Amino acid sequence: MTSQFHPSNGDPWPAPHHSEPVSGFVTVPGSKSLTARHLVIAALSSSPSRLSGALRSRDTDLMIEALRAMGTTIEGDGDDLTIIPAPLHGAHIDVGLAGTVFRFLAAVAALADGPVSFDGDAAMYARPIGPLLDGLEQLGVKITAGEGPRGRTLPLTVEGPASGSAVTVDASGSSQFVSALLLLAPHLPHGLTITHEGESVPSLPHVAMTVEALRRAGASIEESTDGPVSWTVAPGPLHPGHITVEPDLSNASPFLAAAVATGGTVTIPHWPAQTTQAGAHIVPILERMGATATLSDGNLTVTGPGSISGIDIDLRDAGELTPTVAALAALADSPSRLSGIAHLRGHETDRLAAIASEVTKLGGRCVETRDGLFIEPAPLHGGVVDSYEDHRMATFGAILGLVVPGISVIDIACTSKTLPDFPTMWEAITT
Ligand SMILES: O=C(O)C1=C[C@@H](OP(=O)(O)O)[C@@H](O)[C@H](O)C1
Ligand SMILES: C=C(OP(=O)(O)O)C(=O)O
Repeated sequence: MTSQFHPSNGDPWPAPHHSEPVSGFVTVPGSKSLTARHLVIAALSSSPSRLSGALRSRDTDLMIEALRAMGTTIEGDGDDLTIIPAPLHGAHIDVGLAGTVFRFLAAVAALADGPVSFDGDAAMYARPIGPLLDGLEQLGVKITAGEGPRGRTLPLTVEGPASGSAVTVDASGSSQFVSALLLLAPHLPHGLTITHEGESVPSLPHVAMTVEALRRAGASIEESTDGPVSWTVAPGPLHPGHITVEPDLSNASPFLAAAVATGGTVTIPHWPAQTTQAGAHIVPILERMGATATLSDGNLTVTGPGSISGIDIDLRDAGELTPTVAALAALADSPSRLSGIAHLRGHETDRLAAIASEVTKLGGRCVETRDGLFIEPAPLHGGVVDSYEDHRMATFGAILGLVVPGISVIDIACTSKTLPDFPTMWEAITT
């Protein structure tokens, strides 16, 4: 799957400006996070399984290639995949800029019969993984790693086997450290108890998503919040069967924000009534910013207000939504405080610095706080928004460009990380 948009068509990309309210019906492809988990669970299962509605994008294709390189057969080149597990062997893995591939497979590599080496994009060298590597070492896994600005990093080699049944990890930098160990856990001879020690774990819905996906495949998992938070996973075979992936609700958020920014209406079909996706938090957030939302027969419809209200919100559980919420906050008529998101400094880019810098560049008022952003109303003007190779910074620029004339976005093609057709889909509702 490739984007319809190629940098040779013009970079920076002139963000569509829409002076009228947008109106659109947007079908969003499968969830990156669910696709990643179901692929890993299927590759480690005891029977073949099928994944329908899988996301095909740079991150998920890197996951597919990595699992294939370790011995898994994955058939199908669209969004319907058959996964035939086999014992894993040593391989070299390109993690790109995909946190899920980097963290999940660093843990899974401990099950391979041979060393697994990892490398990735230059920007990945700045993303944290040290606490997960410490945890794997507690299980006797051999690690060799480079040294980066946030501790141990790429290039990395992981060599199992893993032994032992308990690990303590500081997952305050990324929930993916816990998810990675959970995915490994059922395949260890005695299972695993994972205990978190440190400041609070961000993105907890993503941990719940891992637990739910494993339980659906037959894993037995107990969570304890009595004292330090921990998860105990029993050893045992997994049989995922046939899974259908929900649409990616975080990727839906810029389209819903388009309705809010312009006072228009956008409908997203197949919106799940219940989900572990943190992206679902966007609905109450947009309502607090003045939008109205209805869910009927799986169609989520959001209608924007005449003017956007600022918001004071802890986004620790749904940090992925920060660039979308920050773009709307920069267009709001009252101040906004986004907190609980210090860990975004270790995302695809330092998202707090990136947002503050780009809003300021466009004439807005946005400063970093210890754990987030403070944004005040100010008139914005046109300019070139840097995406910092970060798909969500690119969509942040697109949202602002809808209402502020003269905005263009550098490297809109980086949206291929999780939504290869973003430019085409955006142009469909805005032109
Ligand atoms: O497990 C996952 O699929 C994810 C977990 C979260 O990571 P952090 O806990 O590092 O924020 C989220 O931000 C990321 O986009 C996807
Ligand atoms: C943080 C994100 O990605 P990753 O899975 O690479 O951590 C994201 O998509 O917002």
